[in-house]
Amino acid sequence: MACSCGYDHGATGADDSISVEEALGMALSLASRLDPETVPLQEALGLILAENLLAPDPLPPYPASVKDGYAVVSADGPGIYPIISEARAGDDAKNDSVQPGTVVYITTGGPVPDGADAVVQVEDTMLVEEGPSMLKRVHILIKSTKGQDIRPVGYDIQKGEKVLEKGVRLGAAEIGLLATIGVVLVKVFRRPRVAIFSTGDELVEPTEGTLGRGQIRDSNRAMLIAAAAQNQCIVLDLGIARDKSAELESKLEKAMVEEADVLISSGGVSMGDRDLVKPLLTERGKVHFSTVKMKPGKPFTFATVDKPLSKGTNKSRPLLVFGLPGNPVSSLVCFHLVAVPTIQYLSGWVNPALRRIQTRILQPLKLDPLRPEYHRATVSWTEDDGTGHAGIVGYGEREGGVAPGIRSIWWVTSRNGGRDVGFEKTTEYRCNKSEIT
Ligand SMILES: Nc1nc2c(c(=O)[nH]1)N[C@H]1C(S)=C(S)[C@@H](COP(=O)(O)OP(=O)(O)OC[C@H]3O[C@@H](n4cnc5c(N)ncnc54)[C@H](O)[C@@H]3O)O[C@H]1N2
Ligand code: MOO
Repeated sequence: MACSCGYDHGATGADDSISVEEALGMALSLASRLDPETVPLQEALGLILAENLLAPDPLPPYPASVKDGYAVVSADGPGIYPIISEARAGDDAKNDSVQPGTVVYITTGGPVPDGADAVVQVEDTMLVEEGPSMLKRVHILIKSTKGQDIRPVGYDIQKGEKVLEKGVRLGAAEIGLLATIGVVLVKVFRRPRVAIFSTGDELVEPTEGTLGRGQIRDSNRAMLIAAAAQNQCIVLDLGIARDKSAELESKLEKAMVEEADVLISSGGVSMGDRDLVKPLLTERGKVHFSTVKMKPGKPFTFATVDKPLSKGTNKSRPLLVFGLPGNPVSSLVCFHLVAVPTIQYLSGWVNPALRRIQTRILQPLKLDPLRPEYHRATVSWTEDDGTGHAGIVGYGEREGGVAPGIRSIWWVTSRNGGRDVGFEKTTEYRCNKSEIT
């Protein structure tokens, strides 16, 4: 059954498909972490920290007031005291020390002056009216305790403390912490370079106003570019390849020249005589799997292709190639379930995995007895969905096509003929699994 391209498209009578877990394990085992690089703080969002970071100084660096009020000597107790100075946040110019029998006006975050050992909030005081020439005085109405409303030096962060650990994903809170400890250049694992192209004689650019007979607009490329960008990748858009070996080959070459870490194609992986992706990958590299037990996504293909050594290095990572099926839903499901965790691994994630949640569906689904199914779904939170306890409710949808507003993909497993089902859900970024036993 060899085709004119030399590849035997029809030879797979036996079921040599592997499970999604095996497919992911295989891809992860062939991926290796990318080298760290140093980037400005504001470019580090979403990336993985590649070093431990210690605090160079304590926070707060001085004893700081928690309240707007008066710095006092706690032993003085309630009474009327002269206000000898002010200690405002950012302005400690006077730095007067508080003697017993005196107080200093202080604002939130202001440095507590020497001699004071407590702060009494404004609400527990009353200003005493005086003539213009006299020092202002305040009536302290309560007895304070030592240390009251004072954050001592290092209360939040001790000097030398490990503030962030290698492997942490940098979100907004972590960026704030880095700024706090004065880190403006941060060592992170570099973003994967992901080259993406579509295959198919029927494809035209989305800009095409009028479609000819047999033509469709290339939606997969825009979708996969967006999905890769959501996963912090540097995306290289390689356009559309016609169903010709030479065109596919030139995309592969381009990915190499552009030093891509990952190459993603969609279409051309099934059994047709113009499905030329697998033959090319077989010729140029090693195909690790080409049939996965999943629905949709069966002809999902993964290969590695050796790259030439780049200048000055003696190690080379192979190009990881994901040949996604052309059906838009299949390509997105395969991308999420296997390519995303692999990209996460390259990017330094300690535990590359999609998050899992447990949910219930609103209606029964009849499931394929052999292949785990993946459905588009929306998920909503209901306080009481009629089952007697609060929970998340998913809604399974069945057919393909690019789902408008696709938010999630669910892995559906069945334990009793399709009536009770569990899900594995991928949001745009994550995957979630639960099983009902
Ligand atoms: N004899 C068999 N035929 C097929 C099998 C099989 O096992 N034996 N598997 C089917 C399954 S499952 C899938 S999925 C598809 C995947 O095939 P390909 O990866 O070769 O994809 P194409 O044939 O190129 O396209 C399939 C479908 O998707 C549309 N498409 C393709 N690319 C795009 C794009 N960039 N944007 C939008 N839509 C796209 C294409 O027009 C086709 O309609 O094979 C089955 N066949
Ligand atoms: O399994 Mo295909 O991937 O039917 O759509």
